[in-house]
Amino acid sequence: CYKIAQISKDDNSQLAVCRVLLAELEAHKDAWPFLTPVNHKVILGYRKVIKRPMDFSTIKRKLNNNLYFNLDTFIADVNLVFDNCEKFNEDDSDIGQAGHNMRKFFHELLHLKK
Ligand SMILES: Cc1nnc(-c2cnn(C)c2N)n1CCCn1ccnc1
Repeated sequence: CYKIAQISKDDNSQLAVCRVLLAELEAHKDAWPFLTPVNHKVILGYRKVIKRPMDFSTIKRKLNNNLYFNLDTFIADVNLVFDNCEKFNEDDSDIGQAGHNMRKFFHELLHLKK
């Protein structure tokens, strides 16, 4: 796999790396539970249990509105998606398994690009 250039200090190239990482997450076969916000009006208990909901479409909007200070604040929101999933779903459920697979995939992406 290719190696993204060393993350340079300027925000633009860090933001470009975030866009590439998000595109790769969205393209993954197991991304389907995370593409849009969980509908807490339909999923009983979600709003009570999950204090900070997050999903890939919200991350994309925040990226486009320049709401990530650097790569680390972007990574924190991606990890929040998977932490919420683990909190609300059994490990052996379809969604729980998708969350574990996506977290592993993201971790490998980050290590490839360092
Ligand atoms: C993400 C995520 N975490 N829990 C759920 C969920 C949705 N319904 N139920 C019963 C859950 N535990 N989700 C969102 C999964 C989004 N989804 C569900 C069917 N197609 C997309």
